[in-house]
Amino acid sequence: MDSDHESSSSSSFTAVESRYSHFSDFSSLSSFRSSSPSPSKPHKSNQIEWEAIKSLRSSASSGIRLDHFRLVRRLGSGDLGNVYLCQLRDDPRYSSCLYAMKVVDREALAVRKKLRRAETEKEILRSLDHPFLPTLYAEFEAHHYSCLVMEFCPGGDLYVARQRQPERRFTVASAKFYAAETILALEYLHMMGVVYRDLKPENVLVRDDGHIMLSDFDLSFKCVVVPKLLRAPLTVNSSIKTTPSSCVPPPMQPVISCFYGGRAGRIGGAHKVKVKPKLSHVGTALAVTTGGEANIIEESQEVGQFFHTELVAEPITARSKSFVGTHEYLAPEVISGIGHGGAVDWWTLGVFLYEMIYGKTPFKGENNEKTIINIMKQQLSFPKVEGSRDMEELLRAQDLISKLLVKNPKKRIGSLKGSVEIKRHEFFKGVNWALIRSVKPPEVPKDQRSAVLLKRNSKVVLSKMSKKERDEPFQIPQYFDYF
Ligand SMILES: Nc1ncnc2c1ncn2[C@@H]1O[C@H](COP(=O)(O)OP(=O)(O)OP(=O)(O)O)[C@@H](O)[C@H]1O
Repeated sequence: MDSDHESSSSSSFTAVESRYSHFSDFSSLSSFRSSSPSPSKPHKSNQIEWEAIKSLRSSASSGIRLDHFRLVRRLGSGDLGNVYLCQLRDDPRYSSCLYAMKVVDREALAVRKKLRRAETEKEILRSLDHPFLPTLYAEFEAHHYSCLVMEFCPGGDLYVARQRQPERRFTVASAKFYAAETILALEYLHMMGVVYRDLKPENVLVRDDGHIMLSDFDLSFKCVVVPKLLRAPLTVNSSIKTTPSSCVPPPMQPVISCFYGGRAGRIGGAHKVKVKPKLSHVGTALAVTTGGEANIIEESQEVGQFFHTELVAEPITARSKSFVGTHEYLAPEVISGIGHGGAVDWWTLGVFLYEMIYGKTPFKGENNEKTIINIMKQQLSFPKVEGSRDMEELLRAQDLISKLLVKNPKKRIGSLKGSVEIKRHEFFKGVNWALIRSVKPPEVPKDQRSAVLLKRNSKVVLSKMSKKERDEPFQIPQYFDYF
């Protein structure tokens, strides 16, 4: 959607207004200060690809360079640059390691006034450490090119995967799986103060294990997230009232989030935590779940009165006025230009789920203009699906989609508490959010990795790479057929 890109190029990252002050205890949620990829990526610590990069980093005295890699073939290209499949050149121990390298021509982007977008994407990538988001292994400059080395996803994207399905749509169960993993990725981004803004099947890549990786952050915007404590009187177990200091399990077991590391406070033992209703106090007292919330049982000053307290870290009032996105996925508030925040991602989640289940987007018109009018004015409707075996599931999915595709962002599900509201919807009943990484995905790419390695029309048949090939000097510009 070029017009969007153009219209956003000069303003998209200047129009971001943050109405927040910064809470020191939560500054890590939005920290983009690092100028190089974080040396620790805990969820990748056992991975050979990460080990290979660490080994290279320790042996390369002048840092990681382009000539440490062999570019194999182009995986794809986008508005900002090209993405190449690559592998490390010299170390046979790591010859099986494949990476995706995004190469951005900084000079060309500067002319097109898109450098800022590339910078923002890089900053966001640096900060990520989540199973469903890309890991940035290394970054370096080569002449006027900026190179980002990331995880390689051999399974293609969900748009292509959908075309392979009967009637070009996923079963409701498959759509639920992909939506659930996508929600976890979005929730982490929101906690990090990133509004993604570009959810669509094309941007959801499939890893070699069949799990997803959300890619492409050049339309995202950053803001500061201010966590909020939401309290509601507790109406559960009467034993809580009689034994307030005993180990009472909270409604949901807190899980320490990947990005919180060792800083999280302990609440798993004595589950009754006294928290003064003061946000700055909360940062050191709570663990945050990967669900973007912490459930605490809190005792008020009046003895016997308990509250269920949720910590919500969602960019609720962050605002951008940029007109960015992909037409069929644009949220009404993006089109109207009134200013938008995290709720746009929940709108796009509704379109995404709809497309996966029905094989088309809900407001598509004959052309972009009609699509936009439909998004603003047309009521949501669902095509009839004859003889669906999973009708009950389908109805639950429809209910969730209807709540996501509410035109008024303030009334949209997720707009108040973020992902936690969506994860509690009936459609996701039974989903084990903490263990979804261990669930068998609907499709696992068939030995794609070796297929890639042996691909005949690749520049190099990697498995048969000769010593001469490995040693041949690297020439930069010829490889980068940019734009
Ligand atoms: N990690 C990866 N593994 C495999 N393929 C990838 C990976 N990252 C990107 N690609 C491929 O490269 C293409 C372009 O990548 P990407 O979307 O990040 O570039 P872009 O310039 O930001 O694009 P856009 O115009 O959508 O903003 C993608 O469509 C995808 O096919």
